[in-house]
Amino acid sequence: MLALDIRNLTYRYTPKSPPVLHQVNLQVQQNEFIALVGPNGGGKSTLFKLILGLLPQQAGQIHLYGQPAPQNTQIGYMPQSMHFPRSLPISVQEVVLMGRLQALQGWRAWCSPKRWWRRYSERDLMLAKEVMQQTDIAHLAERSIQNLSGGQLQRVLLARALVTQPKLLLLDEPTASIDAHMERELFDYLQQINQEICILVICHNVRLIHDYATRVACVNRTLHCHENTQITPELISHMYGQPLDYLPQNSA
Ligand SMILES: Nc1ncnc2c1ncn2[C@@H]1O[C@H](COP(=O)(O)OP(=O)(O)OP(=O)(O)O)[C@@H](O)[C@H]1O
Repeated sequence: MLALDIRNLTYRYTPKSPPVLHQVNLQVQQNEFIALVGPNGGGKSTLFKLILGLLPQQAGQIHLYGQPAPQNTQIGYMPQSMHFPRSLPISVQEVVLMGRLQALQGWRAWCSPKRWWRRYSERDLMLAKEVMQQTDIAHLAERSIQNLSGGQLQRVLLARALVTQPKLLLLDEPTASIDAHMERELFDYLQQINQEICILVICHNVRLIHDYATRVACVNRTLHCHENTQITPELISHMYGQPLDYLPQNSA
């Protein structure tokens, strides 16, 4: 069974505006590690929001593990950290536990702040502890998220996505505010969990994509998928409309 099956997906934000996504098709197997690339405004985040059920589907279909999205809650989502309201006076553990709400109620429910406050079960607490250990933030559990570095916050958001026990993990520019060494560490970890979790990651770092992704989906209103070996500087330049200066040495 496909992890993700998108057929003829078209989306426009207003009835009279041109489609942001047009006739998008994507079939993803469970063991894949797919990088989404494309220019700003190409529609990558919109595609994630449609998969998560945060935007209503207008035309086309999205199936997750054979079920129409968004009924399936087995998706972990790591948003861009700059969009996370880090001024909230809450601890790392509380942020990670929020992922349990998503696991139980879906992402739409999670987005309603009044749902954030509930009693967590023993199992919720145990799962949060486990993922905080795996992502190396257990020592930060009681710390306020207001006092974290960019890299620490990234790991908290990753832990929050993983505590849902996802079969599919969506990451929106997870390397945006971390250094090159931490980027590699994060992608090594993603590669490790990819044995059990299907991964879709929005990323502009061509070297990382080259080294870790199994396929590359170029999103610019339409979507074209390429095997990793087909990615060349010319293709990337064509997609972005300009050359990128961090191409892998051996992709020329
Ligand atoms: N809520 C919204 N209302 C109207 N238009 C929107 C909305 N959100 C996004 N758009 C528009 O939809 C298009 C696609 O945006 P989207 O954020 O999906 O692109 P992206 O590929 O993720 O871009 P980036 O790389 O800059 O994050 C853009 O033209 C954007 O201005």
